[in-house]
Amino acid sequence: MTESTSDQQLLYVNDQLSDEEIQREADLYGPLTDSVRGLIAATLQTEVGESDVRRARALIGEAASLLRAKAIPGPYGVRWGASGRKRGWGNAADGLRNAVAPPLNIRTDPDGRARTDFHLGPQYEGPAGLVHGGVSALILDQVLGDAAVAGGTPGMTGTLTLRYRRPTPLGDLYAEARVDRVEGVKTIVVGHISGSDGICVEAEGVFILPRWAREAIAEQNASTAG
Ligand SMILES: CCCCCCCC/C=C\CCCCCCCC(=O)SCCNC(=O)CCNC(=O)[C@H](O)C(C)(C)COP(=O)(O)OP(=O)(O)OC[C@H]1O[C@@H](n2cnc3c(N)ncnc32)[C@H](O)[C@@H]1OP(=O)(O)O
Repeated sequence: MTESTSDQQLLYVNDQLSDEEIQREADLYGPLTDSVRGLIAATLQTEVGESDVRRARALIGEAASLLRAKAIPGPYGVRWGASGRKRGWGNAADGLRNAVAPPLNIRTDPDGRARTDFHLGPQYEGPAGLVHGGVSALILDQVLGDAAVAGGTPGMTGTLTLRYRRPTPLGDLYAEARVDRVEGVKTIVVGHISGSDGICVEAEGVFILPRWAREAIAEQNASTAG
């Protein structure tokens, strides 16, 4: 096992938090994240005078120092609580504590489907008034990945293929995905993003459970059987 693989593994943590504690954290940090999202859009759209921009900078600096006074040193990782509830709260596409995430609120079905109604504001712009193609890829990676998880065959993205069929407008959008087939350790998932005029981006993803995870699961199964 390489060092990077073991580092990766260390960031999957079962911290035994109860559902109540998790909910309390969600109620505290979710609104903080929303406030920062509002700040990102305001930073982009403001036209106030120079002194107000300077004052805002000072206030933001003060808020950042306040939050930094006690903080985890690196990435959030993926954590599980006592009941098995999973928190990928640092996730760039849908992390509850990540203000860069749109957010997505993905709903899943156990037959390997995922879907989300979401909104992309001005901070996700690429071409004028349109969604940045990399942002569409981010969203489809997550929605397709979640469909693979929902279907019971999770994995890391091995290959993600996109077809940008028509420009994706900023604003209210919809994305969905479904597991198309499972071939050995590979789960092939298809999906798309659509706007009011129909499908804008189509995607196919190959999701593969990394070797270290396959080995950990095989070990776990062997010890349960023995
Ligand atoms: C106990 C705890 C369990 C935790 C489980 C954690 C898993 C995640 C779960 C939940 C995620 C939730 C949702 C996420 C959404 C967002 C996803 C992302 O953004 S992921 C970041 C971007 N992706 C990467 O950074 C991958 C980097 N690449 C790798 O880590 C490896 O290359 C990996 C895992 C993709 C494959 O490595 P190998 O060592 O497992 O592969 P080999 O054993 O050589 O091959 C197995 C099969 O896969 C094919 N394969 C290998 N690489 C492929 C590739 N890149 N594309 C397509 N096929 C590939 C091979 O041809 C082989 O196929 P044949 O069985 O022979 O048919």
